[in-house]
Amino acid sequence: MAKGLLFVLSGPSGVGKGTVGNALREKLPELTYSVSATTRSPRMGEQDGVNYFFKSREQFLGMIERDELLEHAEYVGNYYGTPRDFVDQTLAQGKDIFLEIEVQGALKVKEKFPDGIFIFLLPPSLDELKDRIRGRGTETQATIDHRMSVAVDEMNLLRHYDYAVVNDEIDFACKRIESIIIAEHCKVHP
Ligand SMILES: Nc1nc2c(ncn2[C@@H]2O[C@H](COP(=O)(O)OP(=O)(O)O)[C@@H](O)[C@H]2O)c(=O)[nH]1
Ligand SMILES: Nc1ncnc2c1ncn2[C@@H]1O[C@H](COP(=O)(O)OP(=O)(O)O)[C@@H](O)[C@H]1O
Repeated sequence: MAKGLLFVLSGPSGVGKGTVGNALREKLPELTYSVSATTRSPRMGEQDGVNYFFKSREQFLGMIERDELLEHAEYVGNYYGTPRDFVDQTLAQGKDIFLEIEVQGALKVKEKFPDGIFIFLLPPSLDELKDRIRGRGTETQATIDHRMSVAVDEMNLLRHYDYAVVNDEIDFACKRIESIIIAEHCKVHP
């Protein structure tokens, strides 16, 4: 049986990864989405095991020690990581897996899965990015400033990605990502 393909979506905080990811889940229910572990507190409406596996710092460090994470990274004061077994099992079943993770983690995944397909979601502009983070209303001013400075550093790593998708309109961005998935399945593999 053919193995599934591994897709990674990254992009700065507030660019719309969550929004586009949710829209993709509706449009492409057959795609399997990795659920990350994090030490960040749940936001309003977030559910354990659905949006993230919410862990204490000790629990997270235990997962690292037991080598249960494919990659992990520290981002704006919290740990985030991708459970390894779920990714391996999904691919082994011939199904695609979709990871939404920040750039340091994405680069580590690239070392382990050089054939993965890496997609970077870009804001139409930096001003629009700041407005979106602010508009979401989940962050303090200090966290917004921190996330904006990380965003600029992250965008400098765009060259490591295979595709750049501008999130101007949610529907257009989804269409572009769907097109990438379709095209990757049509590729002639050696
Ligand atoms: N390396 C890594 N990054 C992750 C993982 N899960 C989520 N992230 C990233 O961590 C960053 C912060 O996520 P979050 O706190 O949910 O905020 P938001 O994505 O900006 O709404 C985002 O860039 C996520 O894509 C993971 O398993 N590994
Ligand atoms: N294409 C878009 N146009 C306008 N606003 C958007 C778009 N995509 C996302 N947003 C808004 O931007 C904010 C940040 O989106 P979110 O999905 O939480 O970003 P991320 O997961 O990348 O941090 C949210 O308030 C969301 O509604």
